[in-house]
Amino acid sequence: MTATLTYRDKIAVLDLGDDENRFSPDWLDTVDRLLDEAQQNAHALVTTATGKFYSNGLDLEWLTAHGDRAQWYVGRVQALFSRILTFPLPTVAAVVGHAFGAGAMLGIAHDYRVMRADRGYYCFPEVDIHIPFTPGMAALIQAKLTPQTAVTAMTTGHRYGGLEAEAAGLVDRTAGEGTVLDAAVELVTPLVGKDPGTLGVIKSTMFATVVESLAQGRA
Ligand SMILES: C/C=C/C(=O)SCCNC(=O)CCNC(=O)[C@H](O)C(C)(C)COP(=O)(O)OP(=O)(O)OC[C@H]1O[C@@H](n2cnc3c(N)ncnc32)[C@H](O)[C@@H]1OP(=O)(O)O
Repeated sequence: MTATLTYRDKIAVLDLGDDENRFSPDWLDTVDRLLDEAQQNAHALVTTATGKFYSNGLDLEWLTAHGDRAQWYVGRVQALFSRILTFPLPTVAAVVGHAFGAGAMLGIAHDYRVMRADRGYYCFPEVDIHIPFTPGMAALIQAKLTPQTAVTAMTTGHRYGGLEAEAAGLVDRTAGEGTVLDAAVELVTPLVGKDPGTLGVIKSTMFATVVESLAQGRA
């Protein structure tokens, strides 16, 4: 299953898929199209997934086979981060399972995160897999975490379980198995109804330097 979009009343629920939900070019196209739809029709956005992965991040298999398109690919991924970071609706990531690398960055780009308490890791493994953060990725993560949490999360590859992620401020809330999406919907419901134009400008202003950094190096 690739990404799908459903609605809970006025809240768009974007399901990233039921596999590892890696960012293949086709997956990125689908997600972009569904975000267009959500932006058009909904008053808030929740992203989630089915199964034990929120997302394992970059499609390293595709990237290895298409090394000549690496700059283009990273540009597409960073455009998605920018889009979510400044999305003109309230956004919550319902992190139902593992969020690694670019999957963890996608979660961080949302306004809020709810994570499953007892299973799954929130992790930036880049230091251990020898893929340094681009300046835009580093700026994104550092814009949302405290400086000391950013140091630990970005330089140690530590795997945070839900409760530890909540204590460190990587996520805002935790919830039990099967209730993460409900908790994310509950979190975003009171935020429904803000003017999208105003909200989009506020987020674009708040994160202008991150957006600028994420735009650098795009093919
Ligand atoms: C700039 C670059 C950006 C990029 O995006 S680069 C790409 C980044 N992505 C990656 O590197 C992918 C990394 N992903 C993986 O290595 C694996 O895909 C996972 C580790 C995420 C999942 O592997 P699995 O073997 O399917 O793991 P499990 O069965 O879900 O869990 C493994 C063990 O861990 C325990 N566990 C899970 N969550 C927790 C938790 N929160 N607290 C304590 N334990 C936990 C489980 O129970 C289990 O243990 P038990 O093997 O004994 O059953």
